[in-house]
Amino acid sequence: MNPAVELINVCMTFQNREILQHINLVIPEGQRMALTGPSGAGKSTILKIIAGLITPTSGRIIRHSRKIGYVFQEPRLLPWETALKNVIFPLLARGERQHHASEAGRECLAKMGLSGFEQHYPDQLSGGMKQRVSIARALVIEPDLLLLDEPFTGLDPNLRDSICHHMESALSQKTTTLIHVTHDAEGMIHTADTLYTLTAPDTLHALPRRIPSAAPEGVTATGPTALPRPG
Ligand SMILES: Nc1ncnc2c1ncn2[C@@H]1O[C@H](COP(=O)(O)OP(=O)(O)OP(=O)(O)O)[C@@H](O)[C@H]1O
Repeated sequence: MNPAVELINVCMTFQNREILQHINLVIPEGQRMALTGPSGAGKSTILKIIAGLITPTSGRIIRHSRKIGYVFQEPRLLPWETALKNVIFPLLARGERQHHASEAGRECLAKMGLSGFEQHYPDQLSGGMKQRVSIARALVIEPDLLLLDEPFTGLDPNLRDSICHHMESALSQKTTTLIHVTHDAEGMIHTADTLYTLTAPDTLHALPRRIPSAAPEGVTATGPTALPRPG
């Protein structure tokens, strides 16, 4: 299978603290990967490096995906724009026509249970609603690569399951590679193929549900371990 993302010997140091050391990882196209680990282990840092938001101190990152959707831990919406305008922002930035963008944006908001809230501003929405707007914004571009940084924190379990369901149906129409950072393996999107645990610098362990033919260099495959499948 073609790789979606390759991390080659990636190291990250913040203020003389080594957060990531020599991470080697190939994420195949279409793989659903969950990334867990304690607070401060460097999970968000890996996502930001993959998205190109920060540059590693050393090493290389090769992105084969062109359209990257990112759901941050906190919603990060533009406060002066409506929910709909926040969602369609990445489409307009790509040159999509207003009419088509609005149609796609409304559809995505509806899938997130937010029909009727298109013209609301972020400060008129609850925390969970804002997070759903940010998920819609990531999905509206029909990403090749979707990066989720604990997007369900603070959402009640029923809402989380409903959003997972809508996300699954949105993703099932194409081969999207998914990297989902989560503290809660049970709360992750149901179909993770592989679980990676980042425990401390240079210790990225893979607990694969499907054993890869060869574990990527620098990654310890200690599976197979069946992950709980919610529902
Ligand atoms: N821009 C930065 N400048 C300095 N230190 C940083 C920066 N970004 C992250 N760090 C530090 O790097 C470490 C890893 O942060 P990161 O956010 O990647 O952890 P995490 O595993 O995602 O944690 P959490 O589960 O709490 O979100 C932390 O100690 C954090 O303080």
